Amino acid sequence: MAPTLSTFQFADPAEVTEFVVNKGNGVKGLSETGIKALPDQYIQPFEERLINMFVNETDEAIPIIDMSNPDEDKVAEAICDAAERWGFFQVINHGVPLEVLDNVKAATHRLFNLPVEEKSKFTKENSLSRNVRFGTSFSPRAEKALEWKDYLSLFFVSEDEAEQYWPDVCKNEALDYMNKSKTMVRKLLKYLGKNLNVKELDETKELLFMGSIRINLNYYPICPNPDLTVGVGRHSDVSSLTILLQDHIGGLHVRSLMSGNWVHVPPVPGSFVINIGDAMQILSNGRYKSVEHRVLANGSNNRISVPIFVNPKPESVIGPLPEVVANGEEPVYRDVVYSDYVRYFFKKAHDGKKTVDFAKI
Ligand SMILES: COc1cc(/C=C/C(=O)SCCNC(=O)CCNC(=O)[C@H](O)C(C)(C)COP(=O)(O)OP(=O)(O)OC[C@H]2O[C@@H](n3cnc4c(N)ncnc43)[C@H](O)[C@@H]2OP(=O)(O)O)ccc1O
Ligand SMILES: O=C(O)CCC(=O)C(=O)O
Ligand SMILES: [Fe+2]
Repeated sequence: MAPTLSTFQFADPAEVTEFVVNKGNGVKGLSETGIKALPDQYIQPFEERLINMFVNETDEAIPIIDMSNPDEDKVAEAICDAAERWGFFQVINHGVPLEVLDNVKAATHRLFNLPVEEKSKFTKENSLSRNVRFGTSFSPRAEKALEWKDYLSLFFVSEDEAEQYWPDVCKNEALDYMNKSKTMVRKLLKYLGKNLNVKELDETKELLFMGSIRINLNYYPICPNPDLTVGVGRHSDVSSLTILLQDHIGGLHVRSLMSGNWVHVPPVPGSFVINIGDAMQILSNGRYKSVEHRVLANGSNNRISVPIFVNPKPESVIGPLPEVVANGEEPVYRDVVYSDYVRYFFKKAHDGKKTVDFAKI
């Protein structure tokens, strides 16, 4: 019989891990037992708790860029400037229908509200496709302290594969969201490329910047002691670009390159948060910055987010673009096979910007 909310007890930490990680209940399942105190394995070291870091609420804010501005050069300039100075920005009037965003958010709630028997069909052990994975935290086997987040990760191979293997409750909405965002993504890449002397986003360049796409559906349930843990620890993404849809709750913080302060990314209805990933930092020889970010745990609200990771193809070799180093600029990064880079990222716990050292000369 399923445990009731008020009577559920865990005798020791190993039982929590069994329940959350191995049985596929996730932290959502744990939160819904009515647990009153954070289990030990979620307690982050003091220095990783955001509450102890200086968070600047007023002086600094990531740029909000209106993509409907008829002066395209102004939009391109604002985007490239934000990519160099912040590595993060928000876009409004981006052309992706708001209905598509609402639909994928609703689908995310539907997915996480499924009973555990349904969700656990998609854990690494059970999933019928290696491109569909339901999980919790980031890399539970590698982490000393776990993160308060569950996710479904969908790596796009083809419409047919998605039709066959992605969960029914969210596949159409996730595919629609991915497909309808592509025009905006191409526009962003065109602007960012032009500023690096890439004349046009031809087929070869398009494959290099956006040869593969992964969508994650993230769920951050209410946490009993949010000050002691994190939703997601400090990391940079390994993508070329990440397009993030967040709900109205908030909690994402970005490390300012200028001050080192943690700056909140306030939810703006209908917007996307865009960030530069490590692949773009490497391709641009460090001109565009992939920036550390993290997510707070929340004591009173559940939160969702839906990032689209736009990446090179796994087999692509990435290094500073010829167009960037043509003027004699010294390459800061070596050529690496992208899947080697991503495997290195997934093998360890989140640790700020350390992944990029893998490609440093
Ligand atoms: C989850 O919380 C996250 C996620 C992120 C993600 C940020 C990004 O930027 S994701 C974009 C990454 N780019 C790509 O996925 C495109 C390129 N993909 C590849 O090259 C391959 O798919 C691969 C990722 C290298 C996997 O290759 P494969 O040979 O199939 O290897 P596996 O055996 O499946 O996995 C190896 C190892 O990686 C871990 N892992 C794989 N997929 C995921 C996933 N979707 N989520 C989490 N971890 C994954 C896993 O540890 C595997 O080891 P096992 O021990 O489980 O076997 C940012 C922040 C977050 O909090
Ligand atoms: O949920 C968020 O706001 C950010 C999540 C994130 O950084 C990621 O999935 O890489
Ligand atoms: Fe991220």
